[in-house]
Amino acid sequence: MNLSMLSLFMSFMNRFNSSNAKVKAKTSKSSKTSQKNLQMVPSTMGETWATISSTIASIMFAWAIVCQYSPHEVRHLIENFKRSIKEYLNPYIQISIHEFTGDRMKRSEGYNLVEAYLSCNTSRSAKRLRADLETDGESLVLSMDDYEKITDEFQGVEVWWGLGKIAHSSRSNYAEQGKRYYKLIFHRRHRELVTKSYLDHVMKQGKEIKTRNRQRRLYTNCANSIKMSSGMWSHIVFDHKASFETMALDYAKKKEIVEDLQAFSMNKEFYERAGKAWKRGYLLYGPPGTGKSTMIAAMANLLNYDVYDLELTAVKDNTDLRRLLIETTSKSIIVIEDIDCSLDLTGQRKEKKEKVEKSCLEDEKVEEKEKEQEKEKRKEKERPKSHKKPQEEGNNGRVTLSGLLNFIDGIWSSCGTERLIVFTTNHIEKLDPALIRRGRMDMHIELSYCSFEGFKVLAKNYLSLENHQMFDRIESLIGETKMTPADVAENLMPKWPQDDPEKYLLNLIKALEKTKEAAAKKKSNKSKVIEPAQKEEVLSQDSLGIEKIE
Ligand SMILES: Nc1ncnc2c1ncn2[C@@H]1O[C@H](COP(=O)(O)OP(=O)(O)OP(=O)(O)O)[C@@H](O)[C@H]1O
Ligand SMILES: [Mg+2]
Repeated sequence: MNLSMLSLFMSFMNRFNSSNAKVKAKTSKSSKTSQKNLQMVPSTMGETWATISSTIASIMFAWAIVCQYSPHEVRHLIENFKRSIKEYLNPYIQISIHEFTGDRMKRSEGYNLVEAYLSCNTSRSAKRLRADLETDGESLVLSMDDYEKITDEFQGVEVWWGLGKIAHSSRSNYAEQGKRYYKLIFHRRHRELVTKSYLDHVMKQGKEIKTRNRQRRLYTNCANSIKMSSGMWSHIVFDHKASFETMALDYAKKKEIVEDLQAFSMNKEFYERAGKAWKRGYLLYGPPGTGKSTMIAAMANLLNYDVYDLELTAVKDNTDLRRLLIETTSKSIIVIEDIDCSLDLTGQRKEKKEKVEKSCLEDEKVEEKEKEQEKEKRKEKERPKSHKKPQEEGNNGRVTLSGLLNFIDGIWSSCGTERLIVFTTNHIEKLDPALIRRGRMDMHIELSYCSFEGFKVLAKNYLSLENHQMFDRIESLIGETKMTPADVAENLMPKWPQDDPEKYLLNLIKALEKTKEAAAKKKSNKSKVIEPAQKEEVLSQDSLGIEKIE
């Protein structure tokens, strides 16, 4: 190829020289000595051109010979020399970030992060944009189109980004053809800044943008759940609307929890400095319907985390538990609901609890126990046939308390970062103290019956009411009764949007009065049944109960 071009070039130059000679001959015939000086110019120019062209031709010829016949080492040296000349003449450095690297079928994470980063300023500066539907299927996200270029600025330095595509050619690897890559171009005097700080900045910002825009997931390890992904967890889109603003909870308590969560998510440096795994445990306890599950959803929404709902009864053994832990991602909440029903974690407290249960005839407790039994029955039905209750088989090949403790804060628990572990229970007294001690469950949150403050939140959520003359009556009643936020919410829930809110406030008042009456009746029945001596025993045992740590 080189040789044929060279011969063409040489023949062209020969023709050029001969025609030049002809012109010279012609002019010398027609004009005499007076024009001699004028003729000197074209002839000198022609000669110069001829010399240049023949030199170039000789170089090219020699080059072609060298390329073809010289040993590999020489060619390599020449290539290096060529490259250094090019580099010397071109002061710009280029970094490519490919969509797919190696034989991996998965998109490169670096490419994804650059894409997320650029999606932010693309719409401002790029002229050709590509619009893709977001993962939520509702909004369009803009990114730069193929072969488009944009300029970015970092600490006063300009850099250029381009999106390229590997062309379909015989030289490119077949598997790579059509794949995209981002190209970052910058002046070589900014090499340090770009490679050390700018790229870090791009990755960090990209991660933040991705986290902000991602669709969160609710994972479960339940054996009979619909399998939507490979691995030990299956997931669906997490789209719970709960938030701390809409939770019926006293303002001070709410504020404390929110601040604790926010401090946790922003305290990466502290955990690194203190040499602690970046995780925090929350124990949510209280009667059914007080908002434990709702609070988990509110936590996930506040911090933008995924939720891993761990069904302990479906976990084969401690090894599987560890595997599940390894497969969880950062920025997530690992939840074990009704932990007292999932494992035999009663420890030494079991005996004491039984004693208390025998003597204590408090109606509320009996009622709660009934609810609890119902719940356990329901769970038993839902439990996969192959998985018997752990306590039935002892610790043989099952999840054990020590396995669970290791899961929470053993050496393996540090394999991920920024994670919350949340346990919920209706019976805190049933749990082994080791499981809920500080350091494992850092914050114990009691969710209790609805207060007036809680009611006001619900009235605002359900009836858009901030104040009403009936509120006073509700305030006095709600202070004297034990009604869960779930029950209050049920009474306030409007059947039709155009309904009069008063109707529902009245509903609630009636329900509260009924609950109050029933409680009074039960109390008088109880005082008839329990002898004063027994009563004393019950009270003394109650006072032995769990301290409420908030
Ligand atoms: N504190 C609360 N604030 C707002 N809504 C609440 C609250 N507590 C309960 N609810 C309402 O009651 C329903 C049931 O609450 P939730 O499932 O969170 O209770 P829970 O404490 O998890 O009960 P369980 O112990 O039976 O699991 C929720 O759907 C929610 O609408
Ligand atoms: Mg719940």
